[in-house]
Amino acid sequence: MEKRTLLVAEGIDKRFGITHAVNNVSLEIAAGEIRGLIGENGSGKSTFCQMLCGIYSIGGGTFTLDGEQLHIRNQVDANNAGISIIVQEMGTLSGLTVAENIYLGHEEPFVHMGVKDSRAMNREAQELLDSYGFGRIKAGAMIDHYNFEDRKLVEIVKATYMKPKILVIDETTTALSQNGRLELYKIMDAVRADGRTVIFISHDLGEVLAHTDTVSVLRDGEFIGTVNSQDVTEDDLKRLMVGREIGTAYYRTDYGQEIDGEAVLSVENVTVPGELNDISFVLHRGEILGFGGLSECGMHEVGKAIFGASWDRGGTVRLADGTEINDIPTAIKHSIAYASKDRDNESIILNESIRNNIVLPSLDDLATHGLLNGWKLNRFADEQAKNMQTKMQNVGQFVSDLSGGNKQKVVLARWLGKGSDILVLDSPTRGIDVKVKQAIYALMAELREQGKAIIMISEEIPELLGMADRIFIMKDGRINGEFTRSPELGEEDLIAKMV
Ligand SMILES: Nc1ncnc2c1ncn2[C@@H]1O[C@H](COP(=O)(O)OP(=O)(O)OP(=O)(O)O)[C@@H](O)[C@H]1O
Repeated sequence: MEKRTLLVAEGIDKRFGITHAVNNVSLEIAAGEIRGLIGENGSGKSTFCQMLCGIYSIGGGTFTLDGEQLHIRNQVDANNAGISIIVQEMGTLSGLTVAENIYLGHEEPFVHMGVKDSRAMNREAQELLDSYGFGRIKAGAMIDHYNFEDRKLVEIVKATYMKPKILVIDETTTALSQNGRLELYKIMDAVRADGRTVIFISHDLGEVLAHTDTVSVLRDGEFIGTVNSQDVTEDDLKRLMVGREIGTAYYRTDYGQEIDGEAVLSVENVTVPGELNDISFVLHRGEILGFGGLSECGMHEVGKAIFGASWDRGGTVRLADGTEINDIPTAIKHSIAYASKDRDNESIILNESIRNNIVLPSLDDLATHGLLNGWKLNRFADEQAKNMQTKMQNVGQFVSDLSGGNKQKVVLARWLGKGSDILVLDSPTRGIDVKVKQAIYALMAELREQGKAIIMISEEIPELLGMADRIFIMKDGRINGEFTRSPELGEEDLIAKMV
């Protein structure tokens, strides 16, 4: 049976200064369809969806929903028209409770004669959270109390409880661990079964093919086409995104190499209350050490603990020369790099230029007799940003204006430029497109060959299997399994230690 058309986009267009972010895009989406939206970093996916959802004004063209032209001025208008979004970055507001975030802009049912009934709001929000299986999140608690993933779960509730006609999910899965992802896929399937529609943005092409009916491709802001998910392969999608064949090299292909470099870092009996429980391990020169696990397993805290960024940490983190790392300045001074999973809050200064973000940890090295030369800083930042293939106007552009994947490239450019000996990379390829992912993996392999030591914390099991020399799987704040790189090692081996 022919499906009913739900959304028609006609000539949708948006410019930011000289950047033509979305260029005359026309497409249609049916009711009861899960539509993937793919394209390289900066190809216009988020901008297109954010116009639909009232976050950006529409530069040109029209959206028609169920036969009626939309006139959306803001996100509340979009919600009222039946359109919700789970954004790529942090989509909840600090300083508010979980319940206040869920009902933001829709508080009327809880306001009586000008007074908000917080108890009723909390009660209903808790019922919602429980019904989604997220009961461990407390409606009355401040949102700041929760980590990035839990805040995403709150956002999922917020975006879906009103049963929108169109649910946009912008690069959300990389913020979630395996179990969170399964919950999200279930929600997507339920939306489709209900005759409603999902627009699903992801750089994980396997995931896109497995969970969508159709896929639309954008390239440099232009609409390239829509394909049926069952008729295409990942390679077909890559070709459509990039416009040409891209090489097949991806993860490391070497196996059986002994790690014989000396120890560069030892972590002894590290404990962080409620997060880590007596963690000990040694990191070697020329080693990629992977950490994996489910949400709340503690792996993200390991990265913070090594960088001296944990609150109330016990135990020791010691470099080969005996230096103890207990705070961030000491970590940076001794050539430790750290890219956090919570990019916008912990890894980047959004209201600063790309240049200032990249040079930050390298200022001492770039100064001549204590003086900084602007031209030299520009050149350094430009070189590092271009090495990471950052899509930008120039290094003076604010990081807040970059697409999600390009922000991540700036984070990596900063630490790779610093030439750190120990790199702690939490979710390094989060939001990064396939082409640049390939380049990052090649770079990690090269750094390893140069004798650098890398800790890679990742929710992506194939990435752990493909890149790490050793893998630690964490559970309940402890190391629950240790594996050595091997072609025989499979996803199920790691998962068995996670659950
Ligand atoms: N507020 C803004 N000001 C200036 N330029 C912007 C702004 N928002 C986005 N852009 C630019 O528009 C282009 C498209 O960005 P967009 O975020 O839509 O890409 P994307 O396809 O979602 O990328 P990613 O996969 O990295 O999330 C990029 O070149 C980006 O730098």
